[in-house]
Amino acid sequence: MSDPSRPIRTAAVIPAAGRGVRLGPGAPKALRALGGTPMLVHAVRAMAASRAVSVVVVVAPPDGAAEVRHLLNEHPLTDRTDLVVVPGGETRQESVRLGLAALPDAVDVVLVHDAARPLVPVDTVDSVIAAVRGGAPAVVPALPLADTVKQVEPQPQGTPEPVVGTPERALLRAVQTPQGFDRETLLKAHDTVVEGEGATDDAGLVERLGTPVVVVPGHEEAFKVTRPLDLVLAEAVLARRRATDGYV
Ligand SMILES: Nc1ccn([C@@H]2O[C@H](COP(=O)(O)OP(=O)(O)OP(=O)(O)O)[C@@H](O)[C@H]2O)c(=O)n1
Ligand SMILES: C[C@](O)(CO)[C@H](O)COP(=O)(O)O
Repeated sequence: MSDPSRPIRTAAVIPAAGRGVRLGPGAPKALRALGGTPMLVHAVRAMAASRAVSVVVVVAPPDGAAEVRHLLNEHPLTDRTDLVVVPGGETRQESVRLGLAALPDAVDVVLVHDAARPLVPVDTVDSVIAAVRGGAPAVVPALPLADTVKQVEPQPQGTPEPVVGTPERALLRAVQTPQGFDRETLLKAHDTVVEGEGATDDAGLVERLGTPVVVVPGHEEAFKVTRPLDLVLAEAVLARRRATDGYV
């Protein structure tokens, strides 16, 4: 149990209720092993590695909250971090909303971090928190793109897609997590923007309120494990960390 006199101000919500369809058949993605340890455990540790984070809310698969609680009990955090587990929903947006409902009252800064980004470095987490604490209501870590991006007119599978535009690459950023928010801003965004309006991240909901969102530098190792090749890369990064940094 953590120290009850310690102020609770920054929390991380980790949506982990996805199935991982693009990764292929198997357990829910967050529960699949990375270096012998569930991906979710790495993601929880990555948030708890920040000294600012005092609460982590894990959003488990809808019927898997008890299993996830048990799993996380087997991988305890330090005393400075409280852990809450709640069941998730059918979509990422719904899962995040359910996680936000479990936040303690004293929290004023909220990070939302994909369980599918297990290797985000603590410096990235801390820089997002610092930008929110510095006054930005919504902060996203992001990287410039390596590929050129085309906008297309979608067609049925197998039919070539006509290109309708090429956005200027230098103006684009690939957005990662943790995304950081002033609590009230994020709650308002989730209360206001209805599912299905096309937002694929939490900052996208905030943008729809007309509230400014700013970008801070992301990190290559904060990539999302989405497809099988991502898991190969994640295993390699983890093996290197274990060999050189004493990482567990
Ligand atoms: N109903 C959902 C769907 C997704 N997520 C979480 O949102 C994060 C980003 O989603 P993504 O990488 O797309 O995960 P999946 O939805 O599991 O992947 P897929 O689309 O391949 O099934 C993941 O940590 C995932 O567990 C969630 O909590 N609840
Ligand atoms: C939130 C996110 O990771 C930012 O890049 C991304 O939008 C999640 O998308 P997904 O399709 O739910 O993986």
